[in-house]
Amino acid sequence: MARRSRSSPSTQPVLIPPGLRKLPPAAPVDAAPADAAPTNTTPVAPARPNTPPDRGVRAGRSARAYGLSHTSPIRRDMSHHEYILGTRGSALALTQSRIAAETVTSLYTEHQAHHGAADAEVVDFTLRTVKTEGDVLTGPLATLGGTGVFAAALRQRLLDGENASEENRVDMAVHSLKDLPSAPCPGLVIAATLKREDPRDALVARDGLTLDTLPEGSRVGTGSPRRAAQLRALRPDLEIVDIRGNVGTRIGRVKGLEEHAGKQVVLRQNTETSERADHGVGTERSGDCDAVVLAVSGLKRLGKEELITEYLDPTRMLPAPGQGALALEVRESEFENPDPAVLADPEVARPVRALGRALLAANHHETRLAVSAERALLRRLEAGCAAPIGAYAHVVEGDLVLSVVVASPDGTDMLRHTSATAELDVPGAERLGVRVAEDLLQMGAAALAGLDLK
Ligand SMILES: NCc1[nH]cc(CCC(=O)O)c1CC(=O)O
Repeated sequence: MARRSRSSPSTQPVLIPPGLRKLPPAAPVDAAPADAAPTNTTPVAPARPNTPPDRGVRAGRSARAYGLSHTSPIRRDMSHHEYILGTRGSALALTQSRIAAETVTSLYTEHQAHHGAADAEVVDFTLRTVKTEGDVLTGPLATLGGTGVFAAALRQRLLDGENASEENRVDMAVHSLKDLPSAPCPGLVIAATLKREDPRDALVARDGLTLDTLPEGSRVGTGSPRRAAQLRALRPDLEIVDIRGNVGTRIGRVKGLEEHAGKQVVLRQNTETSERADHGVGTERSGDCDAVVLAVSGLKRLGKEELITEYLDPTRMLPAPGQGALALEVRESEFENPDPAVLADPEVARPVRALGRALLAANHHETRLAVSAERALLRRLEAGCAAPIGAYAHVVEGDLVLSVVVASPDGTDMLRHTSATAELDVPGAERLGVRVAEDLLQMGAAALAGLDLK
């Protein structure tokens, strides 16, 4: 694991495959005094006025905040590597991209300090917004069907990136793992999975209400068949309202929380057509629900955790596979051996430049194991993020434990299954996911959930 002697920047070009642009030499060092160092945003794109301070970032500081760029005299053996991070434009996507950028920068700095690297590298990211199809499509989330609408355009830019012009180049993309199709994308690889944020779903209800105290017949908004089915199983009397839109829009559906929808509420009142183009489904109105269900992770990252009126434990509501985890995706040409099974080992994966080295240092192994099991399950069931399937894996006392629920869309029927493995590597985690999927298929999961298995 330890990378004691890394090639110095001057020898790196040897490792860079043809087609990969050689990086410029170390960027000019910011002359600002160390005590004026910002806690975030530089050189990551400036924070937007409505974006909250970063929370949940372990050591969420740029290398500059560590004083690395300011040490005087400047170390001549330190190289600075700047990459372009492609992101969607939603508040959640921007926040997640910023968190990921800062986490990679700081964890790589820590990693090198820990291993006493003499030839320290600083890896920094600049955000570049890419408009994606999922942001303009309308219609209920469940019928958008094919997973990956949000990721497709971003991935295309990443794939094009090697040959793209300077203005269009993208070197990395940050995805919510739960929105990412479970099949691998040829040419790309998830080089790091960041430490998982709280994986649970949350109830955001009016007047502090919980699942137990919501009055009979309450209207609860969600666009997710998985959440709808589990809600119906817990509270058959609830009226489930199909909603979509970004996190703010969805919070704004709760009576009393209309202002969280932000400017979109105004848009909706003034122009019927823009409303439909932006927010899809039918006759949606803000404040028309008693509660909505959202991921704790997204609410936390957006600084809206205090709106949560109840945390829904996985024993009651299993989250979506991958929920709470961020996937950092790059071209597979960043590694000499990009096989996902060996990405945990830098000596075997052999990153070709600083980006790959930094990502391997930022990877969180337990999270990688958990989401490998959850996504292998999903893949074996040939189900996407719109399927009524909840799954959660985590390491308990040296075992990776995977719990799954497969529901009928109306929530009247459920299959539950839990199994574990002691093999704490990616292939072992994937085998667990496949085994649990096959057990569930034996139990009749395909007919129950309306899965379309070949
Ligand atoms: N489908 C939208 C989406 N994709 C990822 C998250 C939450 C962030 C995460 O899973 O880490 C959300 C919002 C939500 O479901 O409430």
